[in-house]
Amino acid sequence: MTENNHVAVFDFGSQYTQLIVRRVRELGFFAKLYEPEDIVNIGQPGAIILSGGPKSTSDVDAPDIDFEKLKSYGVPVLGVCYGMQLLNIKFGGAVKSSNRREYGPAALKPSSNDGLYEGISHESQVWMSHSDTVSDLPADAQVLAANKEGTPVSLQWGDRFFGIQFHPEVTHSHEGLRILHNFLLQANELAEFRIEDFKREMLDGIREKVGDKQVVCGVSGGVDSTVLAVLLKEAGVNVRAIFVDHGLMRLDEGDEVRNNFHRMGVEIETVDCADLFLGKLAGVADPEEKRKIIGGLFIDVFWDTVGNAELLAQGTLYPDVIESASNAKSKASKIKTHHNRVDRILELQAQGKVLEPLAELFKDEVRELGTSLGIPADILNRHPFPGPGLAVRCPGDITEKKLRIIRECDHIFITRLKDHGWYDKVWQAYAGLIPVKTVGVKGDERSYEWAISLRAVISEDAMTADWVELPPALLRETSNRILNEVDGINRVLYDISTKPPASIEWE
Ligand SMILES: Nc1ncnc2c1ncn2[C@@H]1O[C@H](COP(=O)(O)OP(=O)(O)OP(=O)(O)O)[C@@H](O)[C@H]1O
Repeated sequence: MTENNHVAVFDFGSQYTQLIVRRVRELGFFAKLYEPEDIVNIGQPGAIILSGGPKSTSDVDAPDIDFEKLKSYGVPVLGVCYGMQLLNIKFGGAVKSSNRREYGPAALKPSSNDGLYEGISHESQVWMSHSDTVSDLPADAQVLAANKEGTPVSLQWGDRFFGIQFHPEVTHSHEGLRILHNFLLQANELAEFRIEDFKREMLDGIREKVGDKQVVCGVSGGVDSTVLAVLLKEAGVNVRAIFVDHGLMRLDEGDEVRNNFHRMGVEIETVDCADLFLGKLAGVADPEEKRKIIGGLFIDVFWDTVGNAELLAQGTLYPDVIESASNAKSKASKIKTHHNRVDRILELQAQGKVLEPLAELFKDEVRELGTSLGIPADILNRHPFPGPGLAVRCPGDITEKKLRIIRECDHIFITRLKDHGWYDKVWQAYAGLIPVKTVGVKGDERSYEWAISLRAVISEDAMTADWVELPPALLRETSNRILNEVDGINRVLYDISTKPPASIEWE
């Protein structure tokens, strides 16, 4: 994708940096994320944003940026939080360290109603997350906005350097998107972000790279691999799509996946290996152990089926690329190894045999691409489903009986959500087993059976999540049906935990 006049976002380590890129794209402009040391290698940007970060500018290892180079691009620059403090120092001002952290909503009072604050309320809620604050301001700095106490929280230096202490990219900053847009309007020219242009470039890129070779891709039924497979088909290349059924799928899921691909005119091969997976998992109760077994077997089965792939296509998305890069950099904080970065794939990558056409897109953009490829909405709006499947919803050892119970309860819950018009309002929902027996009464007889937990959450990016206040009538109907129809369950619970501290899935 051309980089002329794009928005270059520099990452100083804030947990919100990816969101800045997403928001700029939502506003219709092309944005990319860079490490500060990449500043010499970004083509000609149209505007630059410096993100927030966890460090203090006074730390010995505080991240820095080549200021002369930054100025040399001659384009508007916005410093967010740490980015603003860094700019203030570069312009000759100072930053005061503090141990007191300001975290949460705050009132912003713009001093005028133009430029960055055009159309913004005279008191606007913004989201703060910082300890240090700018103290001495350089002579030519202008205060654009202050907080309720009168402390400067937005500055301008010269005519094209801006700073904001708050985070415009999070939704808790009610007019944050508008402020970001106002900043982008300061640029002379910006590259637009249009999914149709992306699609054209992706299709050309795929045809050029693939030629008449055969491409193999794994399809899970999830959004990313589905869009990828349809994109490859649209490019007219020779593609082999493989679905591995590990026996940990939901009720009739294999049929549903095959049927969905059939509807889209894409042929898929199923590898049925439920016995292999369930055999190796028998008696294993430790969550990490279970994940390792599933991950390892999955790769083995997939590679055995693939044979000597000429080209392997993966539905790697932009957040995976960013996370892998930052994992590689900060070796200490490796969160997880993506299974699209295992050794065999890295080998193929070194030989130029890996195709990752979606690697510049975020999830919602992949959905938009899917729509433009004609993929039906019900497929694109499927809730995320974890790679290890029902294993992560089945604490303790996995048995056929437990899987049957989870499948039946999950099916009842999901169909109730659909019937009541709630499925599309929820990010993810499922039934998970609580393998603890409690006493109940069924048909005048004592029962001593397990409990099932229902979970429904909303989330923007799966990093945080909140439970959904489902209507009592829906919950009651689901509970009644489960208790009447599912053998082995005498208690239904609704999970009201947020993430953090809980996770979305159980294991
Ligand atoms: N059961 C499966 N059969 C074949 N390939 C799979 C299967 N599960 C996962 N994959 C492959 O591994 C990739 C990563 O799987 P993961 O579970 O992390 O899902 P994902 O990245 O959210 O993608 P998707 O939305 O396509 O499921 C998928 O995009 C797909 O190519």
